[in-house]
Amino acid sequence: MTEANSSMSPKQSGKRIAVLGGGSFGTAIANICALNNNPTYLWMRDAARAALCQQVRENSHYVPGYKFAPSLIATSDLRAAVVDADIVFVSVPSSGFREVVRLIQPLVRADALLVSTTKGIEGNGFTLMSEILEQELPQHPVGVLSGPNFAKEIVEQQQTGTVIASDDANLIKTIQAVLSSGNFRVYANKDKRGVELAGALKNIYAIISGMATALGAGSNTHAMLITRSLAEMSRMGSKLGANPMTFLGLAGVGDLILTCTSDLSRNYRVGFALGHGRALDDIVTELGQVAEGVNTLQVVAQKAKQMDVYMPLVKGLYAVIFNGLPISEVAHKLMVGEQNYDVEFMGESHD
Ligand SMILES: NC(=O)C1=CN([C@@H]2O[C@H](COP(=O)(O)OP(=O)(O)OC[C@H]3O[C@@H](n4cnc5c(N)ncnc54)[C@H](OP(=O)(O)O)[C@@H]3O)[C@@H](O)[C@H]2O)C=CC1
Ligand SMILES: O=C(CO)COP(=O)(O)O
Repeated sequence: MTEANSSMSPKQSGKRIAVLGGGSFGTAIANICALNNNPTYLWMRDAARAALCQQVRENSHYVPGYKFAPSLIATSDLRAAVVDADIVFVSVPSSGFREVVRLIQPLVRADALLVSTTKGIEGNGFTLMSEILEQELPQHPVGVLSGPNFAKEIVEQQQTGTVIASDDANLIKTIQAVLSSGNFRVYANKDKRGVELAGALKNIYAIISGMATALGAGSNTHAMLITRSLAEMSRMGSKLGANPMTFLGLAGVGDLILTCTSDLSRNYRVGFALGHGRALDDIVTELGQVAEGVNTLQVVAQKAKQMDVYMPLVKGLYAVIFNGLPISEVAHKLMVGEQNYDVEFMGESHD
């Protein structure tokens, strides 16, 4: 008997789901689908870990203590996970996203819906995860899921909401049906680009916020930082073709507030440790989980320079992390820098 069809078989109701990536978030999303009685495979690359998860009915490495719903099967057999899936969620970090998507090219059903839950950007060409899906698996409907969604709180079944963004109305409806519950609300947005950029960009500002906390910043400072972060990310988003209003939703301001104010955020924790003078490599190794903001910072700093977009917070953080500038010097420069409009995108009302 293979690992995929042993011990527990999914209930024959709902949509057939594959979630690719057996880390914190993949596990959380897979468990939501399974709790809603959708037969769900959680694929992870490590065969021994998949077998263990399947046996003990939890992902003890990434989210210890939370039991899998009966309809969830952990497997390292990619074919078994994907071949009959109506919906494939891709939940691996951006660094491995394209590689995994290429692996499913020959396996995935022609009509399968594809959804990225990854909050990062591929450096080579500034490619968003939805664009990777569209490049590698053209013809499939593609969506992006993003919002204030700590995996740890989702598996604890604490209430929250998220956003599903797509051009495809059927995909939006289907994902809302598969994921919605008394604990999880799923809002719709047609602005895929905006939702995806919001999820990726906020990680940079979570690092800055963690750093500010480490340096003893007060509540006024935090409030200003978060608000100016929102201004900066929506400025960049609109230059890249997103609707700036999207940044006012759950995927924007919702996730920004979450990760800039909680040490459950790995990016915030990276910033906090940097603020205490720790070396980036040591922090990342110790974390043992992905903090996308470090890579996103490099990719976005380069793009902002190329496109001449004013992003003083990104520029400042880059100078601290990659050019070794003292944080105090950068913070001073930020305070005496250009003072422009409070709220952008108000058109002529400013003049
Ligand atoms: N955790 C959270 O609260 C949230 C995370 N996200 C986003 O989800 C994405 C994934 O994050 P998260 O689950 O937290 O990350 P984790 O660090 O918890 O887990 C990453 C998972 O991806 C797997 N993986 C990494 N590279 C590859 C690859 N090349 N091929 C196959 N599998 C791979 C890892 O496998 P292995 O264990 O074998 O290394 C591991 O199972 C990120 O973009 C993150 O921003 C979004 C919302 C919330
Ligand atoms: O995006 C997240 C919650 O919405 C998780 O943030 P971190 O990756 O910083 O932990």
